[in-house]
This record gives sequence, structure tokens and C-alpha cells, in this order.
Amino acid sequence: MTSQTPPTRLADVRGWLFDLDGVLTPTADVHMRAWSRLFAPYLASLAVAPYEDADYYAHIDGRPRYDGVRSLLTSRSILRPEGEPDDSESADTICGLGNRKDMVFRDILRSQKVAAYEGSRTFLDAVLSRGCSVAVVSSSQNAQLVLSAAGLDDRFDVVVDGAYASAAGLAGKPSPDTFLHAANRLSLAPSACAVVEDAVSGVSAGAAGQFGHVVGVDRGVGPRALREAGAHTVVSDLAELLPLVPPIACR
Ligand SMILES: O=P(O)(O)OC[C@H]1O[C@@H](O)[C@H](O)[C@@H](O)[C@@H]1O
Repeated sequence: MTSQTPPTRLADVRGWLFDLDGVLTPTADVHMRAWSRLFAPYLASLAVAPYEDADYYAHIDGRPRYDGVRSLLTSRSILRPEGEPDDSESADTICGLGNRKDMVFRDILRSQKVAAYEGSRTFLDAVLSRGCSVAVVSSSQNAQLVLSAAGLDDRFDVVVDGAYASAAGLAGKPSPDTFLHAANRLSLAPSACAVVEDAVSGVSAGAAGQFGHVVGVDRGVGPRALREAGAHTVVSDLAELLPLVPPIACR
């Protein structure tokens, strides 16, 4: 879906709503590896089509944890009970499988350093120094952990992450609700905000929310898929946006 109204010029954007994993930090790769470690053996044990990286982009990327499990299992016509968020990692339920992936994700995260993408940190600091408002809008319940590991936790006025969304009853991406909620907490209209996303589900959320500008960051999905989902601009590094945002105050 492509937005019909012309996008707000990036120079006029007053609020920047950043996805985290894959946009500010290279942790989409960590999620991807953890999902693969869950689903490759799981699907093999059920003798259905094997798990591939393309499954991550099509069914899991950018979505809340249990939505990702449900979506992947549906793609293989596998039915499992929902279970409860406190299910053990060995439970064969949507929640149990999601919790198993989370255990693997946290193990990998503990074993490596997390640093923000250089271009993302530079761009974030540039918009902050211009007085723009900034928020993180992430589906992940580990967003605070990742933000603090990357030393970014003091930069954001608002963080709407997976834990916050679930407590507040907000629908996850591709619904626009978490982005709309973040814009509202910044006291800005969606038309004054840009959504910055690497996942098709997140770009779709930005388009559905009629945000002023939707920036797709291509970390593997491909520019075409991001544009088809509604991205007005596609970059491979946020530093490419610097010349489009002049050094004047946002407010
Ligand atoms: O399992 P978590 O940490 O709550 O993360 C949920 C999702 O969070 C998103 O940010 C990632 O793009 C997804 O890959 C991930 O599955």
C-alpha cells in the first residue's frame, strides 16, 4: 500500500519515532538468530517445510513475540494452544515457544557487546541537537535492555516497547497503535512525525497511521518490499538522511 497524500518534508518533521532492532542497533540479527535456533529444529521435528531466513522477514520481523510465533506456525498450518505468558520454555504453546526464543535471545545478548549503528547514533544526535522530539517504538520486551546496553537509554523522551504496549493494551505492529500512542505522548500530530523502520510490518504501521513521513531502512528486506509497504524514502544507513534535515530548530 502506498500513501496517497504527499509526505511531510523531512526538514519539517518535528518528531522522530524510531524502531529499535535493526534501526538504531544491529540487534535484528540477534533476534533473527534466536528465532532460527527455535524454529529450525522445531519445524524439522514436525516434518513440515524447513525454516528459512525468508520466514523471518515474512512472518516475524517487527511483530510482538507471540504474534511472530502465531504467524510462523500459521504459515505451516500448525495449530497450538495460546498458553500463558508465564508458560515454561518447554511448553508446546504459543507462549512457551516464544519464551524459548527469548531464553536464546538473552543468552546471545549476554555473550556479545551491543553498539548502536554509527550512522543511527549520528542522525539521532543531529535531530536531538535541532530540538526535535524523539521516541523509540519497538515491539520487543527487551527494548530497555538493548537501549541501555547500547548506551542510548538517556536520549529518548518516550519509549513504547513490547512490555509497555502489552500493559496498555495496544495492538502491535503492523497496527499503527504503538506509533500513534508515541506521537500522542510527544504531543505531536502524526503528520508532524516520521516513522523510521526496517521491517515491513513496521513500515505498514507507519503507512496505516498516516504519519508525515515513513522512512524504510533496508537491512535485508529489500527496498522494493519497503516501498510497497508504504515507505516514502528508503535508505541503507540513517546518515544518508543528514543532508535532508537542515540545522534549524524543530520548535
Ligand atoms: O521477543 P522480544 O524481545 O519481545 O521481541 C519481539 C520482536 O521485537 C522486534 O523488535 C524484532 O524486530 C523481532 O524480531 C522480535 O521478534
